[in-house]
Amino acid sequence: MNSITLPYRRVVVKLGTSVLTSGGTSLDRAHMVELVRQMARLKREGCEVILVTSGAIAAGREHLGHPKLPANVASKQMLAAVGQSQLIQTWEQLFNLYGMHVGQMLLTRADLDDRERYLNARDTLNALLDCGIVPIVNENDAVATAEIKVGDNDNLSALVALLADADKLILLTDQHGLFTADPRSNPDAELIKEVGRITDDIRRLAGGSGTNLGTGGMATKLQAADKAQRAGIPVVIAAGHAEGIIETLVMGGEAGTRFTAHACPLDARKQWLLAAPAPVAQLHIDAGAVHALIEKGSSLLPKGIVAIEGRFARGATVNICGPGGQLIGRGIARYDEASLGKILGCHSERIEGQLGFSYGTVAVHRNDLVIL
Ligand SMILES: Nc1ncnc2c1ncn2[C@@H]1O[C@H](COP(=O)(O)OP(=O)(O)O)[C@@H](O)[C@H]1O
Ligand SMILES: N[C@@H](CCC(=O)OP(=O)(O)O)C(=O)O
Repeated sequence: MNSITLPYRRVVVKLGTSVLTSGGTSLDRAHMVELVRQMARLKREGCEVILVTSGAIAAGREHLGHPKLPANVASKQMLAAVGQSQLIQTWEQLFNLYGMHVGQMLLTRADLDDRERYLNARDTLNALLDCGIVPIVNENDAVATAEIKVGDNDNLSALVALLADADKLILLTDQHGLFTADPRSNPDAELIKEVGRITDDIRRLAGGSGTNLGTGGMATKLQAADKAQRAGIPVVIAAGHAEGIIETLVMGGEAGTRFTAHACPLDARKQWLLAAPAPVAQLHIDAGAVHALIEKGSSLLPKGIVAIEGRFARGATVNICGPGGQLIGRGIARYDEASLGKILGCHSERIEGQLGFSYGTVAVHRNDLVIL
């Protein structure tokens, strides 16, 4: 095989349960070998591949002989605990066929939420790649409760793409991409080839999973695409069973639905803010503050805040909402909720008098603020 120059040097490939089971009830190992063959070839050509794999729950069901279980979280966690070891063993055996090693990273939202843990996870990912090992990521379903979960591997793969500073995110599923409606129930639906910004009109096209195997359907894939685009990472949603699909996409060929990267990507700190979990606390701001934040790129001052919802410490991530309750952005609070409560609507020069101390005149600095 002749050596080729690839347009992408580091890609995240997310394989949904629908791809790994080929729509059935057990892992389709024959197809997994083919996917590994493609990734191994790209690796030889100099492209680093990070794999985000679903399929633990499906593998657990298969390994235990499809037991009848109550449909609750405990059953899913038990299946994931059994299935994850089967899944990673399978990947390891298949990559070993090509002389490659894999390293397992099981993440939860909490690992990405805290900046220090986020940086640790990034170091591990980079260390694996530096050693030529393929990082294989899944959510740590066996221990993750709803509160600390990312919840679906589409969003997880976008967070991993941000973490790895990847230059492409490939979401492979059982459809050829985003259609004008769910093709399972709308045979006339048409494939959308390219999406710039993901608008509400685009979001309305995306339904949930058409099967009981997948989590989130197209809706979570669009959330993932949105996160990655904002970080300057192009995304493709394509069919995992299309011939040579990973090779085609990494070599710059066209397939599926392309989501172009935004022209002015966020810096690393703002990318982390975007990747951080939805905060529990909200700052409600007035129309003047909305204008200052969006139009002028200003910091948020206490005088623009009209109400605070939820409790938070200094340094916590908070949502910023406009007068109608609409989400405007997300930022890091310079004051805890109790102190900020005392200086709501307060002019900058009165802060110290009001509190007896001051962490400065801004509630959320523009460097710690991402507009959504
Ligand atoms: N507009 C749409 N275009 C394509 N697929 C859609 C759309 N809306 C909903 N879907 C559904 O999303 C499913 C893929 O998501 P999901 O079942 O979660 O798969 P995966 O396991 O690959 O993540 C498709 O099988 C399809 O039924
Ligand atoms: N973490 C779960 C998969 C969650 C998920 O998002 O599934 P999918 O929609 O098939 O990508 C598992 O390994 O079974």
